[in-house]
Amino acid sequence: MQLCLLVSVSTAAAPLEMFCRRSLSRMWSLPRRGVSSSHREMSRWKRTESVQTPEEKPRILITEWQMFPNLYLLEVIVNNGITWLVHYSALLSAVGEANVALARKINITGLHNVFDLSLENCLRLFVPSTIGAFGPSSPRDPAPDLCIQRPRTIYGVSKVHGELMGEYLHHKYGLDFRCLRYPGVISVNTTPGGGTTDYAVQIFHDALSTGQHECYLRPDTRLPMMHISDCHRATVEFMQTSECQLSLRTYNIAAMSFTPEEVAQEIRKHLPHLKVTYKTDSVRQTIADSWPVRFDDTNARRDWGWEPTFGLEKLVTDMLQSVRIKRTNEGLPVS
Ligand SMILES: NC(=O)c1ccc[n+]([C@@H]2O[C@H](COP(=O)([O-])OP(=O)(O)OC[C@H]3O[C@@H](n4cnc5c(N)ncnc54)[C@H](O)[C@@H]3O)[C@@H](O)[C@H]2O)c1
Ligand SMILES: C[C@@H](O)[C@H](N)C(=O)O
Repeated sequence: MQLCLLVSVSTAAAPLEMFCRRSLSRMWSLPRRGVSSSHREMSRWKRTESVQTPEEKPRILITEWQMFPNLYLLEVIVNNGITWLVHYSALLSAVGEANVALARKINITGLHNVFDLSLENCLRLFVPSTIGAFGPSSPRDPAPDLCIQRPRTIYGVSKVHGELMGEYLHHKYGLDFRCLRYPGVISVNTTPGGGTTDYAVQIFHDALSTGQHECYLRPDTRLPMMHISDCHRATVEFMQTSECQLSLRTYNIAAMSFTPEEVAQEIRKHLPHLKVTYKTDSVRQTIADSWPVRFDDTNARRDWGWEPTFGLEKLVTDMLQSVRIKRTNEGLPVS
């Protein structure tokens, strides 16, 4: 097991900060927002175990790897007074289809380890879900929080399983389980990890290096997307929300939806030479065609004030600037 990180997180007047080396959680530098003591008071989960004062700091463990040897993790949790687990480990949609057995192990067995740890140690638990938790029989435009979910990937099946198990454990044992369904997340720091939305990251790197991008999806494939900083902020704000405000345990969050052609057009406003060709990959196209084209995040907006700050125009400007800086710092050519 590799432990991605241990973070001490402050409460009340201080910022909630998490740092991690890789993945979605790689760089968390989070907005300041006080954590009220009320969520602690409202939590059946913690209230039964111990009374925590507002001065005490939530301490967050972010997992990137699992198959935890139980003793060692337990040690980490106890010795560091961990109060929250944020569980990010997963094989994404396309790579999961290429290795179903491994995806099952990581995404389902690994998650069960995390549920057990959370229950045994009275930890609060955040697990991300995804647009991939929906399937061809779900309403696609927009997909609401509660509807038919019959995904056709092992990734989607494992995520629905996680949503349902978490909610079950919440209702049965009071586990403070929280889950956000992320759109495709776009970040300069994350190397595409085998997802169906990877093109939306790769296109920026290609635009600034060769000026050419070969897209594996059709030009008109519309999917929900989100800038990494909105994703991080949503996660933190959701974790900080008082339990009494939550009418659900699993929420959609949305920011924008675009097609490959639309993002390419927006990039061309900065880099007119960008050339995009299309060579459809049938596995990823089939997956994309089964996912929502838009997310309905009305409940997140109403219950805990979710609001994105990045639309397509701002996302493209930010990504081009960030990729340019990253390539320059790495000594790579920038066109
Ligand atoms: N990136 C997105 O667009 C997106 C969208 C929706 C939800 N999510 C969710 O966010 C989480 C992180 O996604 P990401 O984009 O950072 O993915 P990623 O592929 O970059 O990282 C996934 C994590 O899983 C771990 N992992 C990979 N292979 C493993 C293995 N063999 N054994 C154990 N652990 C392994 C990795 O260490 C990594 O930390 C996942 O749960 C994913 O479902 C991501
Ligand atoms: C959408 C998300 O879950 C991931 N980026 C994937 O494409 O698999």
